[in-house]
Amino acid sequence: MKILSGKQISEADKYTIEHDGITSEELMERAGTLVFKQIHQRLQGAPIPIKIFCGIGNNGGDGLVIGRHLIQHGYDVKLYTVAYSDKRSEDFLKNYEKIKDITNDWPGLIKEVDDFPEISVGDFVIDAIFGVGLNRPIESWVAKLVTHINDSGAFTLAVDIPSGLFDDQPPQGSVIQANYTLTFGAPKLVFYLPDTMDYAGEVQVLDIGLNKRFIAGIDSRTYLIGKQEAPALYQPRNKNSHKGDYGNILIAGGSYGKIGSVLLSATAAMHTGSGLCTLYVPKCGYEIIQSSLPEAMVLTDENEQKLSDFPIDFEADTIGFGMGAGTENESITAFEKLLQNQKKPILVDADGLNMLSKKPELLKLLPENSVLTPHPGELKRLIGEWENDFEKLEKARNFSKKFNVILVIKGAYTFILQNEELFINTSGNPGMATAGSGDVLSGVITSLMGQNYQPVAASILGVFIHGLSGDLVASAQGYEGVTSGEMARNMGKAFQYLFQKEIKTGGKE
Ligand SMILES: NC(=O)C1=CN([C@@H]2O[C@H](COP(=O)(O)OP(=O)(O)OC[C@H]3O[C@@H](n4cnc5c(N)ncnc54)[C@H](OP(=O)(O)O)[C@@H]3O)[C@@H](O)[C@H]2O)[C@H](O)CC1
Ligand SMILES: [K+]
Repeated sequence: MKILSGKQISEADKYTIEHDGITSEELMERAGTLVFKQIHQRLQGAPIPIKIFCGIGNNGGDGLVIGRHLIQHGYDVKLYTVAYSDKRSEDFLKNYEKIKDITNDWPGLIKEVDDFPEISVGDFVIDAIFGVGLNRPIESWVAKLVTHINDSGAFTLAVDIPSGLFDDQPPQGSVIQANYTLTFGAPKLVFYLPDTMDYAGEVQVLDIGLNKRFIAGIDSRTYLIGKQEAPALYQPRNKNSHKGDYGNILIAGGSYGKIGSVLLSATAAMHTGSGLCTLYVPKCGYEIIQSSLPEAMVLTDENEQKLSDFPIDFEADTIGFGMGAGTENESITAFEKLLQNQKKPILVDADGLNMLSKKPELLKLLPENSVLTPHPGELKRLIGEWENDFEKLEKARNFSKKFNVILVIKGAYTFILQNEELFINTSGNPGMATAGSGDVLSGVITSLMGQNYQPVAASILGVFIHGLSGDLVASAQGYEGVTSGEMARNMGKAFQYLFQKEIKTGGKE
């Protein structure tokens, strides 16, 4: 699903009105009615006091439409106009009249702090103060209303976007803390960035019938990857095939006390369908791996405890490097030897990334289209500090372009970035924040690269399947029970789920 900016959606809005014979008023009625239906489905007529805060633009207009339907269905509704300007949008005014036609309890007028209504924790608040038309910091009394709403602890539903949140830049003051956001037409980037995702709470995109052809034509290079998109990346296996068709990969890394990391990667790779998997580890890893993963072959380094060399004559379809490797100088030399003799894309993770940060001159030796899988700390060491998520994306994009690599930036939503393209993964859950989860992901992506998936497709599908396996394990054992070993062993099941129903994670929803 494409992620669009408020501006792009407004263009789609305009195009739809001009070309599909629908008025803006009808579009607002459609938007508001869809939100009403979502609320009505959940509330089922419950006598909960509903407070709707409407701005004076079309976001406010949506709030009036929602309020009208709720009133007509017998709900206990109190509407408020948050008059942060004397302007009123046309569609706001039209819907204001419609409210007056159905109730004598006209919307309360809020122009300053003294007008704020009491809000109790049992209320249901609907935030229709600002939508994507927010274009400057909100003034202080309105910011105080936002805080007043947040401090009430009332369940809050944001219409289109939490008020105070810009869709294309970091917040500049108070923002509504929504439990739920019902957004129109397309998801917005800020719903998935670490600094701002929590303002949106759970997000649902409502299709209000914006012209699909126009949207398809919008030059947006940011996509949400979910159950609709991931299956298309899967390469079915044909009957007439043999293990050679599914890649001969090399996983290189590990050091004394951290052999488990490469073992997890290799286990995940075997459960992701690799034909052959060889590990290159320090001598101390030999027995451990041979007894734990008989399916894999093992080559050992001269050194007992860490990598000090690299088997450049080993013919691998692709190499995953770095998990548990440490960053000793001998190991960096080994990495340099790998880089000097490798032309095909590789995957670099964990200490491999830290080696690149320690010795940046290695960056230019990275084969084109290699995949780097940093968590935020490793990313910082690679690209430097950032003020906010937008600057982080900018720097990461420049890094990806400069070294022609794919960045898999791990997080609550993992971002896969290649030049201007950004894919945001939506599978997974907080139970996956556990030791070895990154090693497993590296094994999955390396395996898919070895199976002839293009590196960016291997990264997108790998991240999605990795999250799916985490969801499977969490649905069986709760968030706390998720271990990376379990995830590795459930990769095959995750592939099966790729084409099946949703998984409800067993965590605290
Ligand atoms: N296609 C769709 O998705 C549809 C979206 N709808 C809803 O429309 C809003 C966007 O409505 P819009 O009227 O453009 O803007 P807002 O309602 O978000 O804001 C109202 C106006 O407020 C002014 N403004 C902006 N920032 C501030 C501020 N900090 N302080 C005071 N005033 C501010 C601005 O007007 P100016 O002329 O003053 O610049 C805004 O226009 C969208 O989010 C959806 O909810 C349609 O209802 C259905 C289709
Ligand atoms: K809003």
